[in-house]
Amino acid sequence: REEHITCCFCMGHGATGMNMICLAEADGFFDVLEERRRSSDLSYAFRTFNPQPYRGAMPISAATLNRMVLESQYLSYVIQEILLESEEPREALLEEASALLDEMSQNLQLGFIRLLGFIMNKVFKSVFSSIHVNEDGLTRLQQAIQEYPVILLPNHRSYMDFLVLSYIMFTYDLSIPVIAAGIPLMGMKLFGEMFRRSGAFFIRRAIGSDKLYWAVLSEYVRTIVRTGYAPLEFYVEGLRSRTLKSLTPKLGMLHMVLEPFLKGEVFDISLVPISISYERVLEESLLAHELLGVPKPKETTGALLKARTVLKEDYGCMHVFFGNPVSVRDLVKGKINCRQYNLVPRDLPTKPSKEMQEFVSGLAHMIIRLQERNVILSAWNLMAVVLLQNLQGIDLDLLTHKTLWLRRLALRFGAHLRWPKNVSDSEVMSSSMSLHHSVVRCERGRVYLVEEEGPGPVTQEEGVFRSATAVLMCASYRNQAVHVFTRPAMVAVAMTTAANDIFHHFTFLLELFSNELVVIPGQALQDFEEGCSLLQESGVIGRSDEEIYVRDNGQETIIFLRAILQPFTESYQVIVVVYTIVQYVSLSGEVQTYECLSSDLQKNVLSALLRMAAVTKTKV
Ligand SMILES: CCCCCCCCCCCCCCCC(=O)SCCNC(=O)CCNC(=O)[C@H](O)C(C)(C)COP(=O)(O)OP(=O)(O)OC[C@H]1O[C@@H](n2cnc3c(N)ncnc32)[C@H](O)[C@@H]1OP(=O)(O)O
Ligand SMILES: O=C(CO)COP(=O)(O)O
Repeated sequence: REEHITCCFCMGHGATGMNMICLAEADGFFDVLEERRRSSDLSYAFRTFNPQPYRGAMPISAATLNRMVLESQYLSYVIQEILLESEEPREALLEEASALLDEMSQNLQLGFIRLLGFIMNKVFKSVFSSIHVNEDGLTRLQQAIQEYPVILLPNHRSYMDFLVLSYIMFTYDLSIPVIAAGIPLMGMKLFGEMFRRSGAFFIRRAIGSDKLYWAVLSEYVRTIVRTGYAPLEFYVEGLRSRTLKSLTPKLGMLHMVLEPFLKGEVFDISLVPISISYERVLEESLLAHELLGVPKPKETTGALLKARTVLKEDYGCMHVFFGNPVSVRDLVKGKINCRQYNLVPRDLPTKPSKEMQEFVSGLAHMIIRLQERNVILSAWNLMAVVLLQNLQGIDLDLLTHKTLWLRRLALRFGAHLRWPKNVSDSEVMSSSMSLHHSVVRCERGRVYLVEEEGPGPVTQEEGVFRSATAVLMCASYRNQAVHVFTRPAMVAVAMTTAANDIFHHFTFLLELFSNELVVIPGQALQDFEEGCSLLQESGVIGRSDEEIYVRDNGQETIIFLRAILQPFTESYQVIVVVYTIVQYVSLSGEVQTYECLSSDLQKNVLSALLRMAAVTKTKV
């Protein structure tokens, strides 16, 4: 079925409407590339760009912005403080601050956006079949940008994320954002400067206790927000998730962007969660290798040029969902006493109170939850769930049957799914498998994971490495969907292991997996209730004042949900055994999951054990 809809964004640029692939369960999207395929790259790059900026914004240049930071009362106050602690003369500190700012600051210029627009237009049309964007989200964003300073908060899965977002903003006449970028990108010959001139500002990775750096960075960020210079984009997860699962959020930038509101410098700030999902991720194999300990290739122009072969492949479609703008003013109401900020002059540094730290942490987690909630899943994500529960291979018919069963369950649990309507289910499956030929193959009606081939005989270690790569690649696509099942799955596991104290066991699982499956701190009861009601509404469990029980026809779902968490529980068990008694025990033959080889999971286990005081950390 093809639908003809009119889109307010395309109307402005010469298109009367567009054909949209109809999505079974996720309508309201349009394909950004559709119109682009009909016009020339050059005319796209030189199109009239006329964004409506934030009403209160002063039109200022990047150089003026830097000067405002250098001349700020805040910076002179911090420099004064440092002078009291160190021997350095004031001039030297000022010079250092100026050099930091030169290193950090963006220098957004429309000419460079056009140049990158030209290049990216070509790249996107070649690698993606479509880039779907939710139309109402874009309309809301357009309004939000005019009303208040806007902070764009996307999830981070690929280098494509920030390129696509600026591309969408340019295409639909929205103010180009300035973007917090990790400093390694700055070092890329030519591209580093191109990124800076396209809005990137560079932040160091480990800032530690460098007081001057923190002062320059935070004043720079606050000045952007306070002046409404441009929408500010940053990745609250801090880096690309190698597992495609959400990462525990970083709090530093969020603290900084909220301050202008807390200090009464702006009336409100809009936070816009953005959910980006890929049918196939460009870095899929690199990410799995990194999880297995292969170092990330350095961000250099040479490496980028070498990697251009990936551009020859098909990566299917991607979705960008602009969530509802969240008003900071509304969020803060009743939670934070802003008067504490009015008691000290605005220009003086304020140490965030415990109450504030908890608020920012809760907010960052809530943003992650909103990103997850609006992620658009594909058939492949569900197929990956089934494939990982059948590592020995599965008949195609059974895979289809189980995926369709899972599709019904996922929809009942509130997932957003892209499932083309005008093709048969078996065609959907087979086109997913051919898109993911690097992960899966079908031989004589049976579907298996693909292991990388390499020259020469395979040693036992190489064999494990290849199998683990295949599993981790497939697992990353399952991970894109795992948030849909997390809470009901934890209820299912808790019901099986602790029939008498289900809630207590549920909170234990929540605590244990709180890095693995990001959860909002202090919301255990709401999470439990959500898990139970999803199961209840789906007819899987029944509930009375005294008990929670599995209904007769609910067993299949409970077994499936337990299996979803199994790779995690099993991996955690294996890692605990390895850390504690590896010298005495041979694990061969006992390991059921390759996922325990993921460095991300191992890090999460250590964090959990530390948090739960099961281990202590000593520096030696
Ligand atoms: C048409 C087509 C166009 C195409 C056009 C293309 C455009 C192309 C543009 C390219 C664009 C690239 C974009 C790439 C995308 C990324 O590179 S993503 C990576 C970079 N971005 C981010 O990381 C943003 C989020 N990160 C954060 O918020 C982090 O907190 C920060 C600010 C980076 C700091 O990182 P961190 O040092 O790891 O910090 P964190 O753990 O938050 O805090 C460390 C400590 O400092 C303390 N601290 C926090 N704030 C402060 C403060 N203000 N003062 C003193 N101490 C503080 C904390 O309390 C904490 O203390 P402890 O709890 O450890 O005791
Ligand atoms: O986020 C980054 C660029 O997108 C840089 O960090 P990672 O390469 O570690 O993800």
